[in-house]
Amino acid sequence: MDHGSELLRVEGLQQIFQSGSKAVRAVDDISFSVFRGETFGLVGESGCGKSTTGRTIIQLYKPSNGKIYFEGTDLASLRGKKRWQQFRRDVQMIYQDPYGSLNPRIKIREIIAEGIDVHGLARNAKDRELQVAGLLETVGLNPEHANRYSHELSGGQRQRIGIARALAVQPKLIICDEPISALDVSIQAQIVNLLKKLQREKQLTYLFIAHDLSMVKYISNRIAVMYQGKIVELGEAKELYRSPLHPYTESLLSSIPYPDPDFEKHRNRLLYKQPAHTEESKLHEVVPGHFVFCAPSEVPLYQTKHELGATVSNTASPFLVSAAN
Ligand SMILES: Nc1ncnc2c1ncn2[C@@H]1O[C@H](COP(=O)(O)OP(=O)(O)OP(=O)(O)O)[C@@H](O)[C@H]1O
Repeated sequence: MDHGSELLRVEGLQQIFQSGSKAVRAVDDISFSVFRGETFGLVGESGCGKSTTGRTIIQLYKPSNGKIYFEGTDLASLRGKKRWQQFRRDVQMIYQDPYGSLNPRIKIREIIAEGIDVHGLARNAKDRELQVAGLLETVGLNPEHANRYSHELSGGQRQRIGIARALAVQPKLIICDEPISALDVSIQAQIVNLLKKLQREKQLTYLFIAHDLSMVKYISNRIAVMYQGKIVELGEAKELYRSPLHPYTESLLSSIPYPDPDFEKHRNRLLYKQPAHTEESKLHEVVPGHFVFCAPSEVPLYQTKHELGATVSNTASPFLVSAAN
């Protein structure tokens, strides 16, 4: 893919939470860029630090270490109410839980118009109403939904409201934090298709956070795989799926159900156990644009690829420790 210019850059980001006497390294020195017009997928299993990364980018948390650049500006150096307000407009978030993220006490109209009001984007009440109606249509609902409450809508419709609310302020970047995980599979595809359509029409950029690799593959141009707070592999989506270089990526791919019962019955699941990385472990560019987290001496091992579903004894990778059906 021919990427646009860099919109977001995350550099050496670290987020450490204090949990009692223990320090939890939720995000542990990660770096990546998101380019205009692309969908950058951030995937990994629960607890790997994906949501914390998204929340730190929108500044819900102050980073423990590292830098976040938006349109080339280091957010730590962003000064003035106006510039912060612009940042809060430019970067929007769509949440995982369409049930919990919409205020049940106010009508959909007010939920969608919140950002329009905060940022003074409507000339008058009529213009505000027209904008709300237009946004509802954009996300596949009708203007009549403005008079309803969120509990009167289905999960998919609620997620559409979440998308309309984000679109209302014409953002440059939307952080989609597991936007489909709480939905039925058939609805998931509809929401992903809607996001893709909106991206084409409005030149949107997405940071798409998910644990469901099959949908991430479908929507993302590039993907970073997170494991225990670190990015262990980063590359073009197609390449990463065709030939994953990091064993953790392979184990994630092996857990995607394949729509063939016979294949499923005989396939092996790969489980990943983290090796003891040395101090020098870091992202290495193994092929152009494709990075893998490992110590320098381990790099050649990753170049031994094997077919998905192969038994462990067939693999040369030392980190695929067991197989289970
Ligand atoms: N505010 C917090 N205080 C303490 N620990 C936290 C906090 N937020 C997250 N964590 C911990 O940080 C780690 C990463 O959490 P995070 O929610 O970012 O993971 P995730 O990959 O998004 O998982 P999930 O999909 O389940 O939300 C977890 O161990 C979590 O318990």
